[in-house]
Amino acid sequence: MSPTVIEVQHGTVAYDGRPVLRDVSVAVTAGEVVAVLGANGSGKSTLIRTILGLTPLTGGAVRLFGTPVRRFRQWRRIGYVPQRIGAGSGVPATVAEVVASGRLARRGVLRPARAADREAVAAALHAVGLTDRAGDPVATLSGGQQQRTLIARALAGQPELLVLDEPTAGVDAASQQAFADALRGFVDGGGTVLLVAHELGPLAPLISRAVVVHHGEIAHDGAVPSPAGHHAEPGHDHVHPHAPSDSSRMWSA
Ligand SMILES: Nc1ncnc2c1ncn2[C@@H]1O[C@H](COP(=O)(O)OP(=O)(O)OP(=O)(O)O)[C@@H](O)[C@H]1O
Repeated sequence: MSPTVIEVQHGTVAYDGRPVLRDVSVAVTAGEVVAVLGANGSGKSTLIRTILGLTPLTGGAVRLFGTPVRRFRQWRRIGYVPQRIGAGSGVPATVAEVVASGRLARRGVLRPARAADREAVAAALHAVGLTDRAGDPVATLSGGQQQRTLIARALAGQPELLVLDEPTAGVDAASQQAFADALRGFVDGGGTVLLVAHELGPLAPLISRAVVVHHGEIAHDGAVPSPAGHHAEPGHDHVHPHAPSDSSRMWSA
């Protein structure tokens, strides 16, 4: 059996006494690609942040690679791409510089880049289809290309687990496909993925399991549910950054 990469047992999180995750239990084993689905505000990002130890548990336990998250220190094994902060963040760095920053945890800030670092950066840029934009300032890229830059940054660190919060929300179709291709390469190399999504689009064939969060609880854990309502229409593939407030309208769990 594959080793367990992520394990949440009876996880509870509250903000200011208000429960946002209630008794959540979920596990991800090596090689899986798990999608976390659900409406805005259902608790998806909180679940991701809790798994990474960024938001404290008020009850229950989280283990990463078998270690309780508060004692986990092997962060280079994990690549994390947070929810998009949006275009125009004003960062003057080039695409290649941003991607190279994903190597820092491996080589240390003060050590010069070695061939292995340069190769990892080049491979990550290639994986997301941005090789020809390597020297361009990130600010000159489209939102989807900026998102791909952040994904390349995570890939450059050669993690075992990739955690992505809405990697394709509001991203153009070409970038969605480039991202799906990059993810397939990562998974074929033995990687494990946990990603938050509103709609799966080109990612759908990659997903091995779906976890639907509804009002802070796991409403479904298993096969990818078929989109409900108008989302079931053939050819429906556009992205909804703002989902309906009731996740049951989106995903028939
Ligand atoms: N730092 C915080 N302090 C207080 N409340 C918060 C905080 N972060 C999130 N919340 C609240 O917790 C609930 C769950 O938020 P969360 O971001 O986890 O949902 P989500 O499913 O990821 O939504 P979205 O799709 O909009 O990102 C929401 O009601 C949100 O307002």
